[in-house]
Amino acid sequence: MPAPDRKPQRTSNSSFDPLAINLQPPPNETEEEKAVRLEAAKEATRVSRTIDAGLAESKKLLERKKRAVKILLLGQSESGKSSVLRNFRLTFTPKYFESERLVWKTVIQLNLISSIKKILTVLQEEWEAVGDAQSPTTPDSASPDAKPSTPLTSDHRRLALSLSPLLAFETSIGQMMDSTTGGYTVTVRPGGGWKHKLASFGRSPSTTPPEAHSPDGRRRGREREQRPVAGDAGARGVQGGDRGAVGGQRRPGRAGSAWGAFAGGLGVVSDAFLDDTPRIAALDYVPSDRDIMRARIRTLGVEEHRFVTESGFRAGTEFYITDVCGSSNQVRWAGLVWAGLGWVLTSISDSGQHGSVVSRGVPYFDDVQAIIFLAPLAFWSSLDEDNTKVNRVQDSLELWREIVGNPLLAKTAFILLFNKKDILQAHIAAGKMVKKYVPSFGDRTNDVASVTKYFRDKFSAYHKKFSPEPRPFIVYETEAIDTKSTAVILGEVQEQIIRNHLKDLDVM
Ligand SMILES: Nc1nc2c(ncn2[C@@H]2O[C@H](COP(=O)(O)OP(=O)(O)OP(=O)(O)O)[C@@H](O)[C@H]2O)c(=O)[nH]1
Ligand SMILES: [Mg+2]
Repeated sequence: MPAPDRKPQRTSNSSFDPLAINLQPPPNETEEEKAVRLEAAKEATRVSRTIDAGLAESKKLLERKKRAVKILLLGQSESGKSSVLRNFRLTFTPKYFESERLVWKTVIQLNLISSIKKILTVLQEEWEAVGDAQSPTTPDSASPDAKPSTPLTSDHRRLALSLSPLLAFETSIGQMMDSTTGGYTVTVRPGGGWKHKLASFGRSPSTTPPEAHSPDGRRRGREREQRPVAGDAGARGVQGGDRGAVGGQRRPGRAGSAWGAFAGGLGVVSDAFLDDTPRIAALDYVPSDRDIMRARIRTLGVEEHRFVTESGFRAGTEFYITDVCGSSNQVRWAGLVWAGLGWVLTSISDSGQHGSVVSRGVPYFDDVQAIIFLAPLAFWSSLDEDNTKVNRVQDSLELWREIVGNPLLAKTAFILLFNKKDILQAHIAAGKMVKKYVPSFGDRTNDVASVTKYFRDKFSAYHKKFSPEPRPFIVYETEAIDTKSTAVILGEVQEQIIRNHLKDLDVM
């Protein structure tokens, strides 16, 4: 058979198609070459179809996202954004929330270990200080007789020794979760991969650490299987507290409270589950809803959560809630995105499926329906992570000003949550004077109502002054660790956002 003529054919009415020419078989093609060529063409078609399907999928995702409700959670670090998100899930996707309960068990136990770590650090510092002041040959530097300068006793030393294995536990779980920083806060990468890892781990009632599954860890693993996570000493509480001036009081059946008192006596500011040690360290511990809201985990970066509501107003509505880590660098970074850089890599966590977390580029902040801004009323404490003495009120107000003044968000509805109201109440009850921390508060009455009114007015004035165009905003006072009251508020917020969105979509 004569070889096909591969020269371009030009006729008066045909168009020149270089692709068609390239697809023609080469001259003198053998059967083998033909088979290879056809196989390559088949593969090219398959790849092309995959790309087309991917593009169609992305288009569908974008279309779906356009109709979904998009909410952005903003506020400084530790203001309670992630806790509000957890409340959202508890209220509107209760089945999903339930499926994650055991994941939180390990996080809560890690939070407790972090508090114990703080205590051990303070004890260590105290011993070092005493050691420096004494002769190094002193046999028992913690003995109360030998060391009148320290209230620490040899019981404290024994206690510290018995608790130190917890630090190894913390390290191994941290490695398993790919926790990125040390310190006292569990810090994870965005994307929810850590949840997937903890999901299987948390199902084991003994919460055996990962090294227990390695050949060398097997024996240690078996030993640990018999023990609660915080160890016997943890469950017993601070026994040395009976004798030492810094120790908590020994109250049978209330050992956990002794931990809190002990930490308070040492000046370790933390409410991270110390008072609940016996309950949390128990083998059959299952976190309550409130425990889950109190759990502290810091996610670096930006995390987008997609879910379809199971209950509440218009159940079945699709939501995208973006949780932006509140550390100042992250906020600046997010600011860059708002400023129009457009596409960033975020992590989309699909509801209802552990491990179905994918990372992909999506445009966001462009059509957010509402921003839920959290301003904590706990302005007495400094930021835990950074150890920097940030004036929390000033910091929140600055962030609020930047966000309400952003022209790209001119049409976005703002919901301001003054969170951690319980902490404000506790501090006022303890006699703390607001004007010491917020001088402009002046001589107003030092009670919860006056303080919240003062901040409402301040945030409201900034909103009015810096918003590119007039718009309303809603304010609530919240306590995100109280799931009942938060559910009521989120119910109103969610309904309002959906109604406005439907109006914008012209379907209401
Ligand atoms: N007492 C009290 N604690 C709260 C409240 N809201 C949140 N918390 C706790 O405050 C800590 C910080 O809350 P998160 O939700 O992690 O704060 P965040 O804003 O997400 O912080 P970043 O991730 O660092 O930006 C957690 O331990 C919460 O349980 C509240 O209303 N009252
Ligand atoms: Mg967070």
